Amino acid sequence: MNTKDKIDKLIEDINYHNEKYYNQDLPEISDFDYDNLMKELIKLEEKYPEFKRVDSPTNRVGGKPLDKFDQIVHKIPMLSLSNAYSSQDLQDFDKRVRDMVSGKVEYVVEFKIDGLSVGVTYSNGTFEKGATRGDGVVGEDISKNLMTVKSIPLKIQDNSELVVRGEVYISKGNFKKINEQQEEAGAQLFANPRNLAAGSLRQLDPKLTAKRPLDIFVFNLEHIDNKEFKSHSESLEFLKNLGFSVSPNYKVCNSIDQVIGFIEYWTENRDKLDFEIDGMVIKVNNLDQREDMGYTAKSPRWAIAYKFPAEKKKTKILDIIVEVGRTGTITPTAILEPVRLAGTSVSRATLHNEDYIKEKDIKINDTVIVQKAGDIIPQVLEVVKEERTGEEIDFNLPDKCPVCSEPTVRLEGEAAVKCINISCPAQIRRGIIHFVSRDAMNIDGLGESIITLLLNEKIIKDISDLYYINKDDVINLERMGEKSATNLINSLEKSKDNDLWRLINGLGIKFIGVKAAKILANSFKDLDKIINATEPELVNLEEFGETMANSVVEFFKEEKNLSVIEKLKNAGVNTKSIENEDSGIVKVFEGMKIVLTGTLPTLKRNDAKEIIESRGGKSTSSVSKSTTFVLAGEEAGSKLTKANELGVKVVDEDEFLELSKLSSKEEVENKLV
Ligand SMILES: NC(=O)c1ccc[n+]([C@@H]2O[C@H](COP(=O)([O-])OP(=O)(O)OC[C@H]3O[C@@H](n4cnc5c(N)ncnc54)[C@H](O)[C@@H]3O)[C@@H](O)[C@H]2O)c1
Ligand SMILES: [Zn+2]
Repeated sequence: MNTKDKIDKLIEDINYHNEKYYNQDLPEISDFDYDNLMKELIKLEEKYPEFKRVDSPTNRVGGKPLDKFDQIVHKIPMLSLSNAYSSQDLQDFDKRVRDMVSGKVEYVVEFKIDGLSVGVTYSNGTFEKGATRGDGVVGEDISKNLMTVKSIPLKIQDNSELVVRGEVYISKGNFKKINEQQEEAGAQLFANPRNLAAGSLRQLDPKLTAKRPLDIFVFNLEHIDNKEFKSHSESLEFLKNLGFSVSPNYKVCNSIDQVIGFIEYWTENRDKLDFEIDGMVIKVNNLDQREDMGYTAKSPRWAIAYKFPAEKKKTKILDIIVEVGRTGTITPTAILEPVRLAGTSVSRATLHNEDYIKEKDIKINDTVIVQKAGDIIPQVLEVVKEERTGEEIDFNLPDKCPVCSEPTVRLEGEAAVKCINISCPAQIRRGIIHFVSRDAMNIDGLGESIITLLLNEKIIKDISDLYYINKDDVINLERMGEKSATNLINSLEKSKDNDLWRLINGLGIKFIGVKAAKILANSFKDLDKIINATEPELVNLEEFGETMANSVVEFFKEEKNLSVIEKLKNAGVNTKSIENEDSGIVKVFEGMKIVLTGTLPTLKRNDAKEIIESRGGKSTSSVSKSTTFVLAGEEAGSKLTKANELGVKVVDEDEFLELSKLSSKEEVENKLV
């Protein structure tokens, strides 16, 4: 291939991956591989300037803003950063800076947060709008979505017009939690926090965004109309004082060696942070010096992003083990000869599922390349086939559950092999916790630790045993005592009269949550009828698909599951729909005091009151410390002021409706913090 063709091919490939990454939030290659394509292109363009194309991605920022959003022209262009990969690159950067500016040079070193870049505009102390970076000049209007991000203040104590830039991200902890929920719902897992954050923020429906625990770190004051700052670090402190969540742990350094030392520290210690960083950003601190240096078409000359080195290593698969997850999914895991990756010792890698192992042709004793790139869990990237010795052993997923020995199944359209035995000990604990939870049988006094004790003491083996517990059995348990034991027995007794949907939800049938449980209960009215329902009957239900229908049928085919249900019935647990009961509205505002003020955009006062009361809340008239939250509309007067003074949470109509649709009080409480 000649040079020009090579350049064309690289540009074509990079454009393809840009589209996948920026517009679809579904990258196909790792950032490391992408950066290598980019590096190769830059090298060729530098060597052969005559072949450099004006439309080269090396001249451009990000991707095109999508039509599905309104567009916003940025007041200050949102640029990218040039990259450094070694301390030599940083020394070179330092030299360029010193050649261009006079006087002492200070650098600020910050985390390079791996999320989605946004610009947020305030005027008169109020959030005005927010946008994605887009192509750097024009971004997507995601104001409504950004307003659901709790760490973005809607009000600030400064009336300047100001624009801040930051990175919206999802913490590692929340990322893990969401993927667990995805697993539970049988949905696809997110590859890394960045994709999840970007995908969540670029939803057309802000309600979907609101469901995701997004956060922001602000890292730059892009514009302010009536203040002057001397340095970047000064402006960061100013933003911090206004209540912005400013990127933490940044450091002002006096020399490039100090910068390098700081970067080395975080290269080793970044796994201790609860958010992903893919590098460190080095910025000239003095704002006058910045102005002297200026910008290229794509990035400021006064800053550079140091990218952490590739985290790929060669190692050996010593064994492949299988584990039964909380929902019965049987996952194969490779046990590795330990290697150091991204500052941690790695001795395991997920092999995902059967197909993954087949596709990559992975065998026990294989030498493999493992990678930890953006993805939290290390992955086996490929087998080094040249290093096979003949000692490799084929691996197949077991056809019996390694814990309970019941046959495993692979449901249609799913990659995972599962144990669907409701009495499998690996799943029982989790199943019981779900059974007693507020949205299921709502049994008080059965926390996780008590459940573990009951299981360990062999007082219960499955959910039905709960209803055969004697007071004498539990009274002597650790931390129990007479009173708690009585309460527990009473709340178990009370739960026998629950409406049918609670029981159905409590059974923990895959894909069947509160909503589907209510549909089943309302349509069939009787658990026996649901047990005997056929797949076509179920598919016909509103909002039911084949996967859900199939899952219900499979569940009630299981002999074990039927015997658990029989035991529940014999204990007197209600299995019929209770007509006229609370119509399935969950008391998400139970015990809350809610104050209404101002004119709401669409709801009448009485409608709002009705929504509050039907969900167990109390609509009160004056704001005090004990007010749970204030629902404020237009022209909300003194009550709003009072709420702000007392630090009582204020929500608008959209947020209120969102809260009222949540499926538990707990979720509402979480939203309100
Ligand atoms: N895997 C793929 O297919 C694929 C495709 C396209 C891009 N990418 C990735 O995206 C990168 C290019 O994207 P880019 O143009 O956004 O550049 P970048 O991610 O390398 O750096 C610029 C971005 O860093 C962010 N940032 C985080 N913390 C910051 C801080 N403290 N200060 C300043 N900025 C901070 C900003 O949002 C800014 O937009 C590539 O290097 C690659 O890693 C991957
Ligand atoms: Zn099992």
